[in-house]
Amino acid sequence: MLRIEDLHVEVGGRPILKGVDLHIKPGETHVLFGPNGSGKSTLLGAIMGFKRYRITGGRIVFKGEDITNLSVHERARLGIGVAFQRPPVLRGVSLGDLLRVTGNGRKDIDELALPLHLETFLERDVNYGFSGGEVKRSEMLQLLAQSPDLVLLDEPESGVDLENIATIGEAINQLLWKDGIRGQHCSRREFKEGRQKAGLIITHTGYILDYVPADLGHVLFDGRLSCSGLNPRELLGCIQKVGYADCLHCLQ
Ligand SMILES: Nc1ncnc2c1ncn2[C@@H]1O[C@H](COP(=O)(O)OP(=O)(O)OP(=O)(O)O)[C@@H](O)[C@H]1O
Repeated sequence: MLRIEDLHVEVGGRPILKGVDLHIKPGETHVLFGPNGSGKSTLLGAIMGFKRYRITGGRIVFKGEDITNLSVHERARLGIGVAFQRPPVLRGVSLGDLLRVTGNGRKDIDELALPLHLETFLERDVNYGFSGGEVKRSEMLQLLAQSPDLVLLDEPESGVDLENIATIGEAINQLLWKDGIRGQHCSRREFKEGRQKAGLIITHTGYILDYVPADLGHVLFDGRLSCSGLNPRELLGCIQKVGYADCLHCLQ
């Protein structure tokens, strides 16, 4: 679904990504770890096509199409969606109106909002006065309305209380899995066959992995991916044990 080849990205004239290679197949959920400032959000921003992330080398292929030079809205139309680490406030735009636009006129907005406890937020300006956890749930709701094929999540659990992490986890599972297949209740075979979407999740703590099964983990370190393709939980355990400095040894 997503193939990134030798990606180089600059931010504010500074090289941040220095040759990232990543392949995410349909149905796979990948997890991205890495120290603060290593470029995780930069990678998500570059995949989504935000202008401040200047691609200076390499390419991004999505569903077989080279999207390296496409605009954000073209990428969104092709099926890429992102939940920001720190989403912006949109004054003068109600959450309900935004959902009707991103959801292409879908009629079940109230229904989508219910499990996220956002049914009373639809008339409010997007994220204006929302608490940290409400902002994160609002991001999930926007993605559910858009229903992208590739879901990019930047620290979906940060600032969210323990009960609401479960709610966010449910929403992510709904985003990543086929209708009717529900989280931990299906067999591994159903799980594989039922999933038709793909995800890339940034997390520091790994709390979200208690709710969302993930296939492969990577560490972004010194502008490149290290320790790629390992089990995300094992990778997290390793990071907790030896820290990120050891990732240097794993870089080819
Ligand atoms: N306009 C800019 N000019 C120079 N450097 C910038 C600019 N914008 C971002 N950066 C730098 O790019 C680097 C990567 O930032 P990014 O947000 O991608 O890191 P991250 O891995 O997501 O970090 P965190 O875990 O703290 O969220 C940081 O060192 C940041 O300061």
